[in-house]
Amino acid sequence: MISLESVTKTFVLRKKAGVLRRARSELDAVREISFTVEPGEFVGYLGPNGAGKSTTIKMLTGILTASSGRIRVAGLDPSRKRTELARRLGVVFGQRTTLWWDLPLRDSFTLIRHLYKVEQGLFRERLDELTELLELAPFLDTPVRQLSLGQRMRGDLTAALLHRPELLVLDEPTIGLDVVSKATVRDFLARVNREEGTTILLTTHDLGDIERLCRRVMVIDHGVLAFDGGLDALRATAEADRTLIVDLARPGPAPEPPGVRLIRREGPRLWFALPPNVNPATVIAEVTRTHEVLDLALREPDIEDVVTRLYTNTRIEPGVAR
Ligand SMILES: Nc1ncnc2c1ncn2[C@@H]1O[C@H](COP(=O)(O)OP(=O)(O)OP(=O)(O)O)[C@@H](O)[C@H]1O
Repeated sequence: MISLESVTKTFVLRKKAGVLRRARSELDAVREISFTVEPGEFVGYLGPNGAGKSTTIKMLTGILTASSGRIRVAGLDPSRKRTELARRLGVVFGQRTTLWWDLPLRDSFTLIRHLYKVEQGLFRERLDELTELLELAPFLDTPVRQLSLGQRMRGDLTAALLHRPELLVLDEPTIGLDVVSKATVRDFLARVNREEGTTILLTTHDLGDIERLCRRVMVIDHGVLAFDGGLDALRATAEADRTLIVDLARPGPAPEPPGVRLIRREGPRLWFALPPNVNPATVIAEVTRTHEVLDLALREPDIEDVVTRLYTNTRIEPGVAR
């Protein structure tokens, strides 16, 4: 569905360097990135501010042209076949709307129907379906400017999916949303991916989105792809510790299983840090052999810590300014 081969995007920067002179420099916002996304995948695209996420998305949707490398989306070269691609692609930017500010939501959808040349019957059917799933009925006749952020986002998602695209690209779709709206949007996206088989590429700073939705994560840092794999592999790569919580039957000397650290203690409750190379089963067997245990819990590393750790571990060739 998406294929990038060694894609680089270089921006030319001109800074004032005197009264008349301007110094010219170049910046690789994205450098030699390669990945493929198969039909039906739900992939998270993560990275700190300025990492190159938006630049990648703009190249995928044909807004920007790559400086070098090869991009194919749904078999098309996005910068050359932008109109053709638009019919097969839905895009949502959390920070700005594609809807018409002064028009009621319903009228925006009608305009979009004409834009994408969706047949009237199919349009009605699809709008009814999306209206029900996203509970849009109460504000279909409200001008977009009067909608709350959560309602507007549901409107934007509908607009992006009216023409049943095969691929949905989302740039921060849950930004600024309250907990309830976030849950609605996440449930909806999971459903669209699962039931309609829509391929989804999701850029977010909200790691809750990633944990809830994405089986695969790509991390970009300073324009370079720093990780591509599953969430578990991400945790292992960043070498974050798991936590084993043990409730002893009685307070007393703590067990000392090899390879782990006791990081906290509250009466009979103990917290151990387990490095990725330590097998929890071995630790648990050792603890229960030497002590009477009432309860045990194994906690996976917090994805937030994992990503922060990954960013700090991958300062490979920072900046890439020339
Ligand atoms: N049109 C442009 N001209 C010059 N430099 C640009 C342009 N667009 C982006 N950049 C630079 O390219 C780099 C990557 O920017 P990009 O917007 O892709 O990052 P991002 O990962 O989307 O960040 P954020 O999470 O803050 O949105 C940044 O250093 C940015 O300043």
